[in-house]
Amino acid sequence: MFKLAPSLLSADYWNLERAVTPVVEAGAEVLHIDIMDGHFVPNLTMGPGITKALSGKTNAILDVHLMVTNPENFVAPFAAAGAHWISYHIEAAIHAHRVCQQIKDAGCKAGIAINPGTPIAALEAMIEHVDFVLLMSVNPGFGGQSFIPSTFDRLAQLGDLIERSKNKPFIEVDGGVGPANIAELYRAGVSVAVAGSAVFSRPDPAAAVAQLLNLVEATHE
Ligand SMILES: O=C(CO)[C@H](O)[C@H](O)COP(=O)(O)O
Ligand SMILES: [Co+2]
Repeated sequence: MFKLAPSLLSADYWNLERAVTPVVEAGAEVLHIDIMDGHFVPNLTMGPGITKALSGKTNAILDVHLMVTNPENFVAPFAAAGAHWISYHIEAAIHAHRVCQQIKDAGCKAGIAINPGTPIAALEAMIEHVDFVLLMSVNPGFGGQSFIPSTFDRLAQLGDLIERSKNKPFIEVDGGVGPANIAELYRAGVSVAVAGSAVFSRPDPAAAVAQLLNLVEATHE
């Protein structure tokens, strides 16, 4: 089942409740929460307090994307804050297997994120262990960037890797997703699509969610 994950990165922080409620009511089942440390990526966002503020207030899955060095230091705080899914970068994890285990031990789904410039083969050792792969379709750090077209080749490579694996992680794609590419991404094997500016920078975010979900639904007709 396909899920849309609006990214809070582009939401109105002045009133998160007013930003989040309509998009969840419009059918977004996941809320994507981008955590940036100013070190792994050249930007700063939010700590566990925002995840905690959302926890228990919405039925949506809280999907924490850690763009931080030393991800092992941040699993416990975000799990305690109410995260359901936690992803960390293969480029940032010295002990990638240990971090995956920490996330699972904390009761969350574990995802491995990968930058556009990192070969898909870097995931080989972890594909048997993770619940999902977060395939970056922009260079992480900022919302509102353009989708990198070679993501489709990378999706095909990732599909092959998963095909050869006993474990079957689902694929989430993140960055530059919108009406122009969401249906094609779904057809290419994406189960969860993150959309920040294509939802929250639109005049009517709930209508944007409905439109994106309809485009995926239309692929079944
Ligand atoms: O991880 C991210 C950036 O590092 C964001 O999730 C992503 O960029 C979403 O924003 P947009 O849909 O506007 O590209
Ligand atoms: Co993200």
